[in-house]
Amino acid sequence: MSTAVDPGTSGGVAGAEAPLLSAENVTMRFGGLTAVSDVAMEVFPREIVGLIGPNGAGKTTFFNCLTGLYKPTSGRVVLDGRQLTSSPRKVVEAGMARTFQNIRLFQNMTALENVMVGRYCRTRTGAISAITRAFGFKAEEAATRAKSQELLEFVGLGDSAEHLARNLPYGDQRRLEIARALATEPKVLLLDEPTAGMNPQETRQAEELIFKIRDTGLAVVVIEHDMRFIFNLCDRVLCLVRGKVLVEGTPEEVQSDPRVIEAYIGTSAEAEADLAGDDPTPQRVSDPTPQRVSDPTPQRFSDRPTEGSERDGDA
Ligand SMILES: Nc1ncnc2c1ncn2[C@@H]1O[C@H](COP(=O)(O)OP(=O)(O)OP(=O)(O)O)[C@@H](O)[C@H]1O
Repeated sequence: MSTAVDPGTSGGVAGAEAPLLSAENVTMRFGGLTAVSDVAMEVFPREIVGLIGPNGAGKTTFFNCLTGLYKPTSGRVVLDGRQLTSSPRKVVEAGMARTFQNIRLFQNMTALENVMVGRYCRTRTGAISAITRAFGFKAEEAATRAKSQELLEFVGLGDSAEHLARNLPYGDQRRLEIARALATEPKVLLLDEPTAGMNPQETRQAEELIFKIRDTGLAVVVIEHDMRFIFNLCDRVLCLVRGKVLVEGTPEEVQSDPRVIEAYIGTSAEAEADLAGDDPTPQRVSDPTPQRVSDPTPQRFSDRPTEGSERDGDA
């Protein structure tokens, strides 16, 4: 698969080059509710960044701010040196694509057609000309079709091109969404709960696919509740709690940070103080500052204790 950026073969290294994507002090309020509060995030080329946090932490709202679905109350988003406006179309043109928590395919179109729709933002003729079959459409349509088929093969759906989206197994529908997002030639791909509802085998395949996407040169940001998945996959993880970045660090650092554990599984007085604290400054867990350790034993928390509130968090 050819992409908008040069291929690489390994994960990105934060700090070694300029960030591809920066969110600067992004805040999003809905009336009296602050869903995202002063969140900063940098994503570097060929980096996979995870965004975790309990239900209602503000993850999807933050994605919506990044992708122009929401205009942040304050703060800004910069992609490849350009400040983004709150226009999903312009954000896609600038090089950021996403998938949603709930599958949003054109269910009565074939897999190939779904991917072709994604391509139209990069073609001269565009979707309207495709529908009206205007002059110049044919040659470009053949190229769009070929590229879309290539993308289907890339995600492992080469044999399903002519299947209606609605007839594809669940895991394949998720991969089709990723193929459609890739068709827009993004530099950064945002995935909102890509393994939600998947069985273990599909989850493993999703993990392999994301590594493969990264290896083509893209940066990837993933929201996920499956901790095993996120800690295997990511170079860096941010944990959001009540709209704020509670902890940021490597998977190992975040995984063993007592504040993260408490945010997920506990309601200790210490965690409450941290979360409601007077000093909301995000602290990198790699900081040498001594930290309280209420339970020094590194823990995995691959289960999803807060799961259960099936809700559409998408805009
Ligand atoms: N359009 C909206 N209007 C009002 N409140 C909203 C809106 N969208 C989200 N919220 C609120 O903002 C908070 C953050 O929600 P969000 O969906 O971003 O959390 P999340 O971390 O993605 O949760 P989940 O893991 O359950 O998807 C919640 O309290 C939610 O009810």
